[in-house]
Amino acid sequence: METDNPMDSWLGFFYHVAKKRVLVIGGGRVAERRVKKLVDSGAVPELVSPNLTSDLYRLWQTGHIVWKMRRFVKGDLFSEIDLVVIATSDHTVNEQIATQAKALGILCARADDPLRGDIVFPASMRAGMIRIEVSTSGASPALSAGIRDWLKQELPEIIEALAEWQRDVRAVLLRQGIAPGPILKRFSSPEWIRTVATDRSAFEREICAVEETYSLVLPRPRP
Ligand SMILES: C[C@@]1(CC(=O)O)C2=NC(=C\c3[nH]c(c(CCC(=O)O)c3CC(=O)O)Cc3[nH]c(c(CC(=O)O)c3CCC(=O)O)/C=C3\N/C(=C\2)[C@@H](CCC(=O)O)[C@]3(C)CC(=O)O)/[C@H]1CCC(=O)O
Ligand SMILES: NC(=O)c1ccc[n+]([C@@H]2O[C@H](COP(=O)([O-])OP(=O)(O)OC[C@H]3O[C@@H](n4cnc5c(N)ncnc54)[C@H](O)[C@@H]3O)[C@@H](O)[C@H]2O)c1
Repeated sequence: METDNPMDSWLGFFYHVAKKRVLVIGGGRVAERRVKKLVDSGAVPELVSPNLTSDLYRLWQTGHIVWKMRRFVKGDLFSEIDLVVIATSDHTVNEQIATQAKALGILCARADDPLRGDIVFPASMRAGMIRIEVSTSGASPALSAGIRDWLKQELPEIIEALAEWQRDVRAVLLRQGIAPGPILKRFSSPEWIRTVATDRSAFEREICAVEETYSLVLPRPRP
């Protein structure tokens, strides 16, 4: 189906960056945002740029990134690199790096022309084990960030404990050979999340009901 959404043919993923060799080219504001996300997820990116923002400089001083203080040279890109984040202010250089990355089969994120790259960076948030990534398909990065902030405010406090508790319950059920899906669904609907957000005792009652139905003993959520 033809639509006017350029990202209809894009699919969201989680990418294990901590295990990847990541090269960032450019040391300005856009590089800084991306590097912070990469570092937050455990990557130690290598960065090539004649200068750095003050936050990037601090990340270099504290050993979170490796910095080559110079302009990009062709030899910076080689096939062992998994992902290149192109964020220089020079469109010709960006174009050249993107072409080289493609020839080497390296995944590429392009700040100056995002949809000609392979990945884009969404607006991100974490609440314990919960990860939310928001995109407006490039329509408005500001709105993506606004939606992210709104979700952050709206999520009830109990949500992190609920996720951790479900992880523990799921492990117990799998160990006992019981399919976790139907049970975990009872504790996952929007109505249920709204209920436990304000009435914690409903949680205990529902756990007891499940324990009785399935003759089980389940863990309890943390207080
Ligand atoms: C969400 C966030 C994540 C992040 O970057 O980490 C993000 N941009 C953020 C901020 C931000 N972006 C821009 C400004 C300057 C505004 C100003 O000051 O005027 C600021 C604010 C600032 O710089 O502070 C401008 C801008 N952005 C893009 C272009 C090029 C273009 O559209 O072609 C231009 C220049 C043209 C323009 O101005 O529009 C493109 C993209 N930006 C995306 C993500 C991807 C789409 C996300 C989606 O699908 O919704 C996409 C498509 C691709 C990509 O970049 O991978 C982050 C939110 C902050 C946060 O998370 O807190
Ligand atoms: N995707 C986005 O969210 C977004 C937002 C704003 C701008 N942009 C685009 O991203 C580009 C970068 O934006 P910015 O605000 O970070 O710019 P900036 O000017 O703050 O930073 C550019 C950085 O690139 C470095 N650089 C320039 N030539 C280089 C080279 N040959 N090799 C290595 N490093 C080099 C500069 O020294 C500087 O550190 C902009 O030109 C624009 O096209 C994208």
